[in-house]
Amino acid sequence: MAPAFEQVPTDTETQTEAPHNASNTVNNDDAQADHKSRVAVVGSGNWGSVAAKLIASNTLKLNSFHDEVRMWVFEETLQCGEKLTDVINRTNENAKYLPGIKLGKNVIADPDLENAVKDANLLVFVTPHQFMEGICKRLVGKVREDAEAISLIKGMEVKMEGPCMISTLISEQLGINCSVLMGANIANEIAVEKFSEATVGYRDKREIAEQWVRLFSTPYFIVTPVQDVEGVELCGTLKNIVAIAAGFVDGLDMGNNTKAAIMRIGLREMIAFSKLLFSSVRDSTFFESCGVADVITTCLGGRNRKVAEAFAKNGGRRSFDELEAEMLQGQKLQGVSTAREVYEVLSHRGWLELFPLFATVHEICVGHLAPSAVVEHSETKLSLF
Ligand SMILES: NC(=O)c1ccc[n+]([C@@H]2O[C@H](COP(=O)([O-])OP(=O)(O)OC[C@H]3O[C@@H](n4cnc5c(N)ncnc54)[C@H](O)[C@@H]3O)[C@@H](O)[C@H]2O)c1
Ligand SMILES: O=P(O)(O)OC[C@H](O)CO
Repeated sequence: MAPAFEQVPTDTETQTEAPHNASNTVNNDDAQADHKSRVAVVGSGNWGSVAAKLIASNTLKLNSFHDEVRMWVFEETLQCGEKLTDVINRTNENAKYLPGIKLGKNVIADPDLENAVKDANLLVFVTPHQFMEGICKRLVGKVREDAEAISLIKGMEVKMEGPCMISTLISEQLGINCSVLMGANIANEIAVEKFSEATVGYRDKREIAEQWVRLFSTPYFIVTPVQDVEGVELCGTLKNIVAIAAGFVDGLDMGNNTKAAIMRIGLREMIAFSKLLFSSVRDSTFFESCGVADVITTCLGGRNRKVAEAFAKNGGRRSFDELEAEMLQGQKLQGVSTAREVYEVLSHRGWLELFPLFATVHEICVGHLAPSAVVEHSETKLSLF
């Protein structure tokens, strides 16, 4: 019988390369150097730092990658007076965004964006989505022509022409192909090597997806490729709106059944919205880690949920910006801006009635409705889909 989904390659299937010191390898790194891939990570927040750690553990083991992983850091001065980049390079820890976790000595923090990417043919983008337009503008003409990109960013932009996924922004601005990696991935849990899964969405070349799978996979981080960039990326993006709704439910002590209902309705709106935007989106994508699994983890343990809970407990009297700054110390929420961006698309296309949960979350975030409206306005009208 044909499998319902693409088969998950096991760790041993995906990591078929000989390790550096295997007896059948030629010990001449310089001679092979030109054929090796160089990785740069653009971003160094909570997930960015964990992604760099995962990648760095693999570039040390796999022959086809240079050991060094260059990580662009948005420079800031810490309370101790030292630059964040200097602290990372001295201690091998990101003291602000991932304290207590060694990244690997082959992770080199670099505050110079152009310098960080100039030699890399594998570019990993992992910043909050609101900064990506500016970052892309700075990188036009500065990346290798043969570079491949992957976006770990959960978010979208809305332009005059309509919605623009972050992978599309990267592809169009930089003229390079861009895959995506999304999943049920609370960074702090992966940092301490708790078992997780993730999904790589790729466009057409399976070998590109396999390269990303090799770069990210570890025995505790299992990565599955699916040929559905838009579906995977929309899952990662839209689940943040559902997480905000789940936080409202928690803040109002509505209980587990209500939260499960919100997750179900949210997933249904995610599927319907994704398919209306891109008819190519596959149903099976929503059963991968990037889909239902991310909805669950984000509604149980994510930052969007946590700050939305505080917002509801305060009856909406303290703004998300204020709560985010106080509770996350520099880390950024994606759900509030994504709710606004999706609301713009819904209004513009006349779809507000079709997506009561998405629309209501935005209206609560901006203070037009009380947090309790999350259930009052979420009766699903999606029978068309
Ligand atoms: N943290 C997680 O558990 C997690 C898991 C999966 C996916 N993601 C996604 O990964 C992306 C990045 O999130 P994160 O958790 O790594 O970041 P974060 O929220 O922990 O950190 C914020 C980052 O933004 C940077 N920054 C602040 N101002 C900036 C500016 N003007 N220009 C550029 N950068 C600036 C900070 O230096 C910091 O690196 C997001 O889309 C998020 O949804 C996060
Ligand atoms: O902490 P959040 O809410 O940004 O969610 C983190 C990840 O996206 C969960 O997969």
